[in-house]
Amino acid sequence: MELTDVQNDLTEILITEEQIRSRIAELSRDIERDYAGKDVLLVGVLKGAVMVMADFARELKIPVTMDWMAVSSYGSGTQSSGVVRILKDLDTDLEGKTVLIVEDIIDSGLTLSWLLSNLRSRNPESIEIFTLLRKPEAARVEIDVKYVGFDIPNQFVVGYGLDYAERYRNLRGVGILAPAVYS
Ligand SMILES: O=P(O)(O)OC[C@H]1O[C@H](OP(=O)(O)OP(=O)(O)O)[C@H](O)[C@@H]1O
Ligand code: HPA
Ligand SMILES: [Mg+2]
Repeated sequence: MELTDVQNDLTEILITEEQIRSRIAELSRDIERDYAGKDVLLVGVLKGAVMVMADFARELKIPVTMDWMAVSSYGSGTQSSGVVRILKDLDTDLEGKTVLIVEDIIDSGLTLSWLLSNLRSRNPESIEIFTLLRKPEAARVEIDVKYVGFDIPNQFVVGYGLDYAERYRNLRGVGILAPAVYS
C-alpha cells in the first residue's frame, strides 16, 4: 500500500520507499565491511522488524543466518507500557555468536534496553544493533546503537512494519499518524 492510499490518516509523509531502499543499501555496505569473514546471526524483533529484515537481509552481499524474537510493549496504544513481554523466544543458542539485532524503531529505548540485557546474558561473542528509525528526543534510556537509518521527530509514525493497533504495517513508506486517528 502506498502512503498516498491512507493520506487522510497521516499528517506528513516522512520517509519514502526509495529513501528507505537507498539508506538500507548504504548501511549494508558498512556492515559488509565491518563483518567481513564473520558468521553473522541477524535477530529480528517481531513484528515491526519484518519489512526491514526482509529488505536488509536481501541487500547484504555476505551470508547471514536469521532468527526471530517476538516481544511487545505497546499493545494497541501509542505509549510504551514499559513492560516488555517475550511472546516468542529465539530458536538459536547465542553462545559465541556474532549477533546483529534488527529493529524497526527505537523510541523510548525500553524494549531494546531490556532485550540487550536479556540477550547479553546468553554469552554471544558480540551484539550490535541495526535500527531503521530512532527518536532521539524520546529516549528514556541511553543505548549504544551502531547502525541507524534515520533519526526522526518525536511523533507517532506508521508504515513499513510499524503499526497502530496492528494497522498500517503494509505501507511502503513511513508517515506521521494523524492524532485524530488515535485520540
Ligand atoms: O523504544 P521503545 O519505546 O521500547 O519502542 C520500540 C519498540 O516498540 C515497537 O514494538 P511493539 O511493542 O509495538 O511490537 P510490534 O513490533 O509487534 O508492533 C517497535 O517495533 C520496537 O520493538
Ligand atoms: O512511533 C511509533 N510507531 C509505531 N510503533 C512504535 N513503537 C514505538 N514507537 C512507535
Ligand atoms: Mg507495535
